[in-house]
Amino acid sequence: MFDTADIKLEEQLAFLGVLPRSYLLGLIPVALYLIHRLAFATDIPYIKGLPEIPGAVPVFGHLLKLGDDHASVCEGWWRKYGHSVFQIKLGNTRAVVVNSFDDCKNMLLGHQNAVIDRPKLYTFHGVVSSTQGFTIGSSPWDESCKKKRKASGTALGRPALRSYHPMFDLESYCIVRDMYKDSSNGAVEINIRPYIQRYALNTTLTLCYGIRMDAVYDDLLREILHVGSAISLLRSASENLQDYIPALRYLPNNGKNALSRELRDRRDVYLNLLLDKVRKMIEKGTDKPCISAAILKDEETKLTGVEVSSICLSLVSGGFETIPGTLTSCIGSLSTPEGQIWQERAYADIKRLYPDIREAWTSAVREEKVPYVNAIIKEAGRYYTVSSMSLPRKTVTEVNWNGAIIPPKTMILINAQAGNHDVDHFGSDGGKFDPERWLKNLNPPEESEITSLPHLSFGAGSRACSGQFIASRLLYTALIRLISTYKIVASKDEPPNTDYVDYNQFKTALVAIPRDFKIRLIPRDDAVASECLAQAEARTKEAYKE
Ligand code: HEM
Repeated sequence: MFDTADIKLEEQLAFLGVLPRSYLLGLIPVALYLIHRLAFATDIPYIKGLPEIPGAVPVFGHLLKLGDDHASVCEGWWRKYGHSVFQIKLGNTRAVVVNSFDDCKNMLLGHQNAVIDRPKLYTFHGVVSSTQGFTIGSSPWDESCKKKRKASGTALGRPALRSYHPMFDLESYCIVRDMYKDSSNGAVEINIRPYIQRYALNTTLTLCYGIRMDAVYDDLLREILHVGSAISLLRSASENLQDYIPALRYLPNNGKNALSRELRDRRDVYLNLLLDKVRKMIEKGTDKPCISAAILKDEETKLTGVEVSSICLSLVSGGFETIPGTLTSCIGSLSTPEGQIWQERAYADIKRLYPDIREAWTSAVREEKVPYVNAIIKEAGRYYTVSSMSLPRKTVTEVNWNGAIIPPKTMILINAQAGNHDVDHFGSDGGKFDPERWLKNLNPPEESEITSLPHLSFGAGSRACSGQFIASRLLYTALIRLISTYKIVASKDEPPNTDYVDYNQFKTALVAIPRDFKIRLIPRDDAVASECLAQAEARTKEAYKE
């Protein structure tokens, strides 16, 4: 339909002899059709046989309906429409969303070769990653990614863990040392997240550069954490409409691009500084064994400078939010009134295996033997799905999904949060934090045998998390040392939020950032704790002496 003003214009044009009137009238439906096609066009056409969620609007598709919390909205659509696997439109990008535990597992393991790729996004890949290369978790599957994944696999695999015992010892000792100091041994309530952030970051900085920061509020450490978190927001679909609606990229004064460039430049500064420090240490012969020194010294290496930066960046960014997100929230659940029971059972189990707590402290860096603590770690991983939509995948070949053919180059979104709380898989209490679901016996605690994927938080298959062994060890060592030193009690004024969706203050970020809360520490045995701390200090001084 057009109004009189349009007719006048069209008559004027006809009068001027630009175009005949009937010709112009004929063009209108064509133009409308083209606009309609353009507004609804997607990179991959509609996939026959796979339900599409109703209500896509022109240009945006389902983006606006998805809001800030994609995982919960998609979980709601699964339950409302009764399809665990469906297609949606993120602006011009068609995506297949997988929700139930069994379907996520089947997509990641049953089709692992087909879903080995990762999509490239305009803001993250085009602007943020233009200088240091893509992290492994955001690299498309190509020769360079294979080499990077192999190198990180060697650095993070089970056999490598043995050489990191002194580091686990030092970093977990520093958590308890500083919590002891800052809480005046339990007199003052504290927020534990900063200690755990330093723990995670120092671990990966040591692995990559042989460098660590001792102070919880060290300037460089806080800069790395701040920039890293801000970049994690730039990977979110809801924050970056320009990734899916290309026209938005060309808006004047594009704030997103300016922010991306600013963060990229700030990140370049500290990554170059770290690498320069390693170069100087190599020159002086004072370098510590670490990934970048090994690669910088090895002339035979097949990795380029950008690949080395990318590996280090992958490890630093892989751990610095996932570990604090999981461990902080886990301690939040343990600090609740219900959590007191789990803590006491965990403490009893530690004492059963290590009657001398000093022995529990020393063995925590090398073995994960306490069943109750292992159960807590599995439950924390499952319940607090810190990467709720996992990392996006892309198909390289067709996937035949119950007769529907998902073509190559289709974005696949794994709703790990939905799968991890799927009542059909985990039982009617799937929405509850309960470490004991992983135990077949309580007296004494005995872990259930797990023959397949326990939960979806580390992903699965060809692009599963490379850091999962080191992540488990970090969680284990810290928990053994904390639970055996203190009873952890939630603050009355600032208690934790233990809802598996709402504990996260930034639902748009790629990795959850738990809401702040405080805990009170009640020392279990001061004399033993002092001895454990003194012994750890002596051991780490010896291991790290120049
Ligand atoms: C609780 C801790 C952690 C969680 C929950 C976690 C979660 C994840 C998830 C969901 C993925 C994507 C998996 C997939 O697509 O199937 C991933 C990939 C990855 N993670 Fe982790 N992660 C954790 C710790 C770490 C640590 C400590 C490191 C390194 C030091 C690390 C390094 C990586 C790397 C390199 C990838 C990319 C793998 C690839 O694309 O080939 N992660 N992680």
